[in-house]
Amino acid sequence: MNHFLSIHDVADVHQLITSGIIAKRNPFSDQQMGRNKTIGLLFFNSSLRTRISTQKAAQNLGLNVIVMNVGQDSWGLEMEEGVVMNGNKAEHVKEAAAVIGSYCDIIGIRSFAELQDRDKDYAELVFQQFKKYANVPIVNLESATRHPLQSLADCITIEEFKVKKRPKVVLTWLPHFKALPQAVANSFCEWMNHMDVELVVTHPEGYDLAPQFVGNAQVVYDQDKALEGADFVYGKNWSSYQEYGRVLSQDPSWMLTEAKMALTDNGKFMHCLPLRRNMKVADEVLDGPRSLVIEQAANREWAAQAALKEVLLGMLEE
Ligand SMILES: NCCC[C@H](NC(=O)CCC(=O)O)C(=O)O
Ligand SMILES: NC(=O)OP(=O)(O)O
Repeated sequence: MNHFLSIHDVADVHQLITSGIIAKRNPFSDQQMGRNKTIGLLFFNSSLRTRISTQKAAQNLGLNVIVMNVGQDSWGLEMEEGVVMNGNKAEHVKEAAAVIGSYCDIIGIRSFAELQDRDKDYAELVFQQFKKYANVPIVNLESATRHPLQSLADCITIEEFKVKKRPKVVLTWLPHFKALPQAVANSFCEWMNHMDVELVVTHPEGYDLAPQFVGNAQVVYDQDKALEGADFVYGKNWSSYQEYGRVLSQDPSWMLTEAKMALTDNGKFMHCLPLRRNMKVADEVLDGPRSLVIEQAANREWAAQAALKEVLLGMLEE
């Protein structure tokens, strides 16, 4: 694997999931692999899990790690080509990416959707520019449209906790007052489409995700109906894709409660975190035995380790 920007960079998804499960059992067996190599983790947005789990995974592989909050610790970066830089961005990505690429063997980047201009967000300019100018492998730590390290951790978690050969997995929209990106939901669908699961996506009308991510999933606008018989309930809020970036509903009846979870087949609850309690999900679900959110977050380390190992192996082949 050269870059890790999406599932399309992965040669064998099942092998990658297995690699994560093996790393969890024996975290330090590949400590020599990253020796004398450096990974830079660049954050344009906040993070708790991705920042710490990726750093830890890199260290398990023997990599040196540098973490930077772009724009706070560094200069603001201009991404557009050919513009007069008379605004608040002091440095162009052409120089910045090339310079960071000269210090680092791998660069991880987090850059969320701005939710103003759909075409711009879905073109993933920040990633395209770093890919073009850094000259080293780029790892997606959540982009405008995808969060593959999260989705890989989700796959590992479902593999660990499934009790049926082909579980029913329901991705449900949850209410939130803020406009959030579609990245986690998009990516989850994309990866679940590669798994042996029955995938159902449920949300109010107007919240349909881009068709290229929904793939073969069944879309149901009635949440109660969708939850019937579910083995895993994956919650997430996202803003509208059609009316791009808009909050069309905050309907509290979409919040997950124990009464909702009772419709499932003893279903487990998953969420990428962070999440706002009693807005999206009731305390009773999060504090009860159904919740897998902590196990799921812990698996972020093994997902990152599996992905970084593939990137390092790809570098050896060159
Ligand atoms: N990396 C996990 C999710 C990050 C982001 N959530 C957020 O921004 C939540 C913010 C809040 O609830 O105020 C998202 O939805 O893509
Ligand atoms: N799930 C996730 O990516 O968490 P952070 O935003 O805290 O990294």
